[in-house]
Amino acid sequence: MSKIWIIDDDQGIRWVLDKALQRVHLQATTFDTVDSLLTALKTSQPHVLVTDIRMPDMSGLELLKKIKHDYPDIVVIVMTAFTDLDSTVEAFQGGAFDYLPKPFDINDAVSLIQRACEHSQMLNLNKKSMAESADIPAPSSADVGKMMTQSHSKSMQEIFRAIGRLAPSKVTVLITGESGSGKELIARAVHEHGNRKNKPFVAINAAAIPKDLLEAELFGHEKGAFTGANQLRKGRFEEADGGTLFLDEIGDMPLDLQTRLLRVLAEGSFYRIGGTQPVHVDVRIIAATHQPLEDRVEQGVFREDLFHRLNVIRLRIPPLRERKDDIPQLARHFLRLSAASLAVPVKQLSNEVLEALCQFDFPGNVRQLENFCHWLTVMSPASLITMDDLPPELLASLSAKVEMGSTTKGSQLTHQTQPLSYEQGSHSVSPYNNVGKADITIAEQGGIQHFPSDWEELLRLEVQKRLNSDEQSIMDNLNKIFEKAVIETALHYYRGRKIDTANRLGIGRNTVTRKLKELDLEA
Ligand SMILES: Nc1ncnc2c1ncn2[C@@H]1O[C@H](COP(=O)(O)OP(=O)(O)OP(=O)(O)O)[C@@H](O)[C@H]1O
Repeated sequence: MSKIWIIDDDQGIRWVLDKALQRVHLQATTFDTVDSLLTALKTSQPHVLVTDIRMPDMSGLELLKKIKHDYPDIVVIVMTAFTDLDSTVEAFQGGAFDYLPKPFDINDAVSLIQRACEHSQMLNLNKKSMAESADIPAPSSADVGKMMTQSHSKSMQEIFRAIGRLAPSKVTVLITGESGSGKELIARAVHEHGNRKNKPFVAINAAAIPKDLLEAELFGHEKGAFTGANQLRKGRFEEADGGTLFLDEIGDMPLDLQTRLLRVLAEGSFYRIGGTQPVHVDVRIIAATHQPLEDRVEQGVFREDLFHRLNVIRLRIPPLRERKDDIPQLARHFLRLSAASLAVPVKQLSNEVLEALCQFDFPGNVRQLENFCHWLTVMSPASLITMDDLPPELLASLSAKVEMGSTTKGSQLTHQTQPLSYEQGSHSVSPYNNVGKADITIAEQGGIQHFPSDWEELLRLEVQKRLNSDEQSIMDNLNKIFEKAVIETALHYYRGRKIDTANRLGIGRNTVTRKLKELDLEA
């Protein structure tokens, strides 16, 4: 049974709480001075401590600080005056599990203490997994953007081995994998493990730079080469001389530049824009793409000869859903990084949450897991992250899986899962990141980024899922689903009255009739 200690110099409060806890078969030990409590702590510790904030011999916040320092596992609830925002905030910052505003409703107080007891039990249950994470050395700012070099997945271990073999040579490497799976990190690892590690690693993303600027970015320009070219500027090829040039999203490179690139790769030299002298460089090329380059070649948008030139050694980075064994370790790594970047204590995941994360498909791959962890570090109130803390879109996705019968742990998840409703739009902060890189900046800026409301998130998830499959005409397919949902719901609302439905939706009555037919809806 959980050991509960209560300290308050007000005898009435001690008595009321003690009696109320007895009614729910919980036993409390009460103290009237901090001194007596500190003496008792030397011989035994409670699971949960409820402390008043104002006491004659020491303030509750000071006591909280001392307890969190000497006995970090004790779950502390601080009783504060109702209006005292400052001390409430301070209590949270000092590591309190929660606060109890005075005067309190006794039932609320009891249920909060019960929650604290459950939390303490979970902390103990999770000690094992916490011990595992303690083996990982504490991260520093240098670890941000660094790859975890341990993996339980066979395919990742293969990749690590390949990096070891490839790194010392100058051989061109093509890295494929879904967005956010870690292609750039692998490219950096190849560079850092080779003999070019003290030379520059220069990355350029062909999809992120406008077509017209890409050529100058890659090859630089001479002074006066075009309007605005006031001085000579070196391109990325020259910057990377002696080192590695990482050509990200190579599949998006325009055809004319592909031709130029091919020539540079063959000759090892190029001309700056407007230049007449060839520039010789010694650059190792690593290219990456999330698109199947063979298909791009077949579509005539990627040069076959360039493809063969790049495809000397290919590394396929598996999506996170194919290496779910890595999720716990990666999650701990990101929670540690987030905590370090926000200067807050590291949060732990309950076993249930870990299990839930392992069931999620992560269309945004490792980047999405990274953002989830950052979001959880900012948003979850206690040091142990439980199912209640998970963002609604993750719960919604898990519950959808349960409904589809794709998991056997259904009952466990469904009772935790909130149905998706428009009120949840008030969760204006979301960790969902499908492909956009901008989200990585969250940690660097130390702020919280605002994302669209939940149904939009789910829509993005759906789009990502379809993109990951072979589905074509996605826009058309989704439009049909969208129209069907809107018209069907409105018709239902107006009990099948087409005129009201059309008026309310702002479309013509004939359109409603036509759509009913087209979309196979019942009139
Ligand atoms: N093994 C790993 N260990 C630690 N962090 C990782 C790992 N793999 C990926 N990440 C992190 O996930 C995020 C995405 O990684 P990265 O940018 O390398 O992916 P990518 O496949 O190049 O994505 P994109 O195709 O969108 O450019 C980064 O913040 C990266 O630090």
